[in-house]
Amino acid sequence: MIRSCTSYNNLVTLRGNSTRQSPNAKNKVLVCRNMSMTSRDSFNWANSETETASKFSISVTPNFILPVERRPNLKQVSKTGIPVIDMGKPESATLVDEIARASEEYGLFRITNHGIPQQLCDSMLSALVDLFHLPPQTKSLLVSDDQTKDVRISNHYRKVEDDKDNQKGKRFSMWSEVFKHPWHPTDDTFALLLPSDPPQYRNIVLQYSKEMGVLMSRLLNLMSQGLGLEGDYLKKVLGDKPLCRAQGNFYPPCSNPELTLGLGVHTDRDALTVIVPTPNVAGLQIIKDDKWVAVDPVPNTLIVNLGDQLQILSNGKYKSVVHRVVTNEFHHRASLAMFYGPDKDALIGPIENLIDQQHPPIYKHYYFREFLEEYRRQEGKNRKIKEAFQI
Ligand SMILES: O=C(O)CCC(=O)C(=O)O
Ligand SMILES: [Fe+2]
Repeated sequence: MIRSCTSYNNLVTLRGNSTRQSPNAKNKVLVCRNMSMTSRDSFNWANSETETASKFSISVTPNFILPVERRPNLKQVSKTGIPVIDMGKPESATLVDEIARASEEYGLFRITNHGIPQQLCDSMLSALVDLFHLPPQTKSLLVSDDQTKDVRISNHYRKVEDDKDNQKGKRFSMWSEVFKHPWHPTDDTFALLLPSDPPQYRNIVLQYSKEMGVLMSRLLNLMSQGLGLEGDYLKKVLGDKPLCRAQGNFYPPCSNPELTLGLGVHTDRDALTVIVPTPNVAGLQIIKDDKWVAVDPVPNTLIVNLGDQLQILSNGKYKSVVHRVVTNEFHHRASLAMFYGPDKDALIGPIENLIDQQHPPIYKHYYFREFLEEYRRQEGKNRKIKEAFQI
């Protein structure tokens, strides 16, 4: 069960790094209710009349407070320019080079003129936000921490991994809720699994998925060429039945972003991720040259993020970027990440043409379902899955 916070006595007020019992617990109830879920009592952002810092006050509940060594240290985040690539220009060596360079150096880039109508991106994001604002009774039907369910709202968490202060195994939650579901670029049957509320969600995600399929094929083609391979190489290796998952993320305003994370430090498990985020609200950060760098929002762009499978297939040439999402004191942020992963039966490993004496294979070959098993084994940890397949 996802940790419930219906016991309001658990509320604490945070001042810097210290905690004390709230003198005004009643006013904090909304915060507590909003940030806790059980299968019957889901988050309820809709009840918050305004999203101001005062409304969300200076309270978070104890299990959202990260252990000191996991806090984001926001003063140490730089703003070096993440690449913005114009996909509107005709297919050319320059475009292939730009994408290859960004994939090698950053593992993440933004794209403009990507072909998905801006209005559709906006509608997609607003349908997602509507879903997170559904009345609690409706939303609670979707809440579940059952990992085998394909469609569900849940709350990511991590466990304390060391023995310090007898805390080993204790869970701490991310300051967000996530809505996961399958998607597919051509087979519409996944829509039958989706909730009928909000009413427009199914339709919009169907349209968005078709456009996303085209965009991802194009990106994979350009990335293949960037590795010196035939354009259709990567898509073929990933297989005929790619694992297509979507994850909608909702990060409410948080009174103390120094103590929380919207999503913990991770790399994406699949091959390719394309994200549409709320414009004008920062949150996503990546590691570049061992330093955290903010991926500041640029209107009308999508974010392309390379996942573990592309790092492994390219034998480490392309990077699966390490990233996290920090919270914002004043504004909510939402994002929809569309993941494209291999067929479960696809054989993944460094591509033969990329291996020579100077570039020996770094990873073993495996069936993608074995990678998924390892992913599940590392649930709650700061996952190191690629490492398990390293030679
Ligand atoms: O919210 C974002 O910008 C990133 C989301 C993300 O990293 C994910 O869903 O895996
Ligand atoms: Fe991610």
